[in-house]
Amino acid sequence: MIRFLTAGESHGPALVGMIEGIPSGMPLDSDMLREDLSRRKMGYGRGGRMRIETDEVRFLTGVRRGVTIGSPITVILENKDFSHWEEDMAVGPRSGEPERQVLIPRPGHADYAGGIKYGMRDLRNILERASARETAMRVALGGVARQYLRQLDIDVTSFVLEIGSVSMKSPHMEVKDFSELRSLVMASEVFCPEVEASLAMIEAIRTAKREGDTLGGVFEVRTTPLPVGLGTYTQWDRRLDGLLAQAMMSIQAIKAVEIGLGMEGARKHGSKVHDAFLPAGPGQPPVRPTNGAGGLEGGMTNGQPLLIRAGMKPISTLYNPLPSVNIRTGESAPATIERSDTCAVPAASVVGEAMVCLILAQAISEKFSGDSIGELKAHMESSERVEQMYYPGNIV
Ligand SMILES: Cc1cc2nc3c(=O)[nH]c(=O)nc-3n(C[C@H](O)[C@H](O)[C@H](O)COP(=O)(O)O)c2cc1C
Ligand SMILES: C=C(O[C@@H]1CC(C(=O)O)=C[C@@H](OP(=O)(O)O)[C@H]1O)C(=O)O
Repeated sequence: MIRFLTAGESHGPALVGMIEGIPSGMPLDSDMLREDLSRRKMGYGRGGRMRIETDEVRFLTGVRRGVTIGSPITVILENKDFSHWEEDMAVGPRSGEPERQVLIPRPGHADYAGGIKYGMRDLRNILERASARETAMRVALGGVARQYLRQLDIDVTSFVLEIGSVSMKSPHMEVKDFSELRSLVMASEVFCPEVEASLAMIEAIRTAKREGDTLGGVFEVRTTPLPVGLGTYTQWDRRLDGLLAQAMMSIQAIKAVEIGLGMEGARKHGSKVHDAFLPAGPGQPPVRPTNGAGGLEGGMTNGQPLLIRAGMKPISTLYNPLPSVNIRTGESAPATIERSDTCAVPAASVVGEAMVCLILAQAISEKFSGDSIGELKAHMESSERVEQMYYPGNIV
């Protein structure tokens, strides 16, 4: 079983993470991790913090000479910004009050509910962990999961479909080649593969920033075809659609998740939504010319690529702030302004990829298990042989 946890405050010394259950014998390519972490820092609309952080990861355990050894893998990622916060964010005791306290909650952020929940009058104690800084560690651990999936020839990618009211013209584009999609995405400052839409998105972010406002948007994560039968319908909490939705929704500011046609499908007739089966000849799995289901039926993968979308609300720190209330004095005051992003949908799309990698790695390890990569592959191959017996024409 693969499980993972993260820890760390946004302006504290470091983020740390642990992932366990990764089999032995898997080479870990740090360049691949670095690439994911650097993509997460990008995107037009990110704030000044991204110029400070280098997001260099260091493995502390579970890896020897570049190869996993089956023990828990721990990762550390320093917050370079800590050098500006050493007094305020010191771990050891200090006398007096910290300088940079937060007393006026930002509508939309975790400040108010977290302050009451943890009984903290300095809301910095809340925002430090609620902050999406934590997603850097998810991307580091997701990078480990991505390499596990690569061992099984599974690839995961993403792109931005909408920012504010600007949408791609062809949101259901067919993608044959992930590397082609990746180059289109990386050529765009907002990770949108359509040039015209990209330019309009950048303009929308620029305008929002000028007005002291912020924007959200929608991104999609896609995979190459997945093995049949990850997840199960037999118990509610083991359905893969539910686990993926939870993982996506757990990303800060994600407020909507769709699988396949999602909400659009809810407005159509069944005949326009479901994916017909066409015979492909004896001994062959039937062909599905469409993928409205997004690769999941009955809470299980059906052999098609996974298509999952997420909707991100606009960033809640506004340079032109909404009205709020000082929680010490009870007086009305504009909400706190902290250095902030204007739009972070491109960054969130990279976090979405990481979460999909982690959940798929978990589902694969549950179905196929394997203490070493060799054993995992052997289990998968034998499962494929069993599956082939069920293809139409092969049933005896
Ligand atoms: C990659 C990323 C970057 C973010 N950057 C900011 C930011 O700069 N300022 C901000 O107020 N919120 C930012 N957020 C969103 C907040 O972290 C989030 O709204 C907050 O934790 C409250 O959680 P909720 O929106 O899920 O309710 C970001 C989210 C993501 C995924
Ligand atoms: C640090 C990151 O994102 C941060 C997420 C965030 C928030 O409130 O979620 C607020 C901002 O923090 P700061 O005020 O320190 O600039 C973002 O920069 C990151 O993505 O690595």
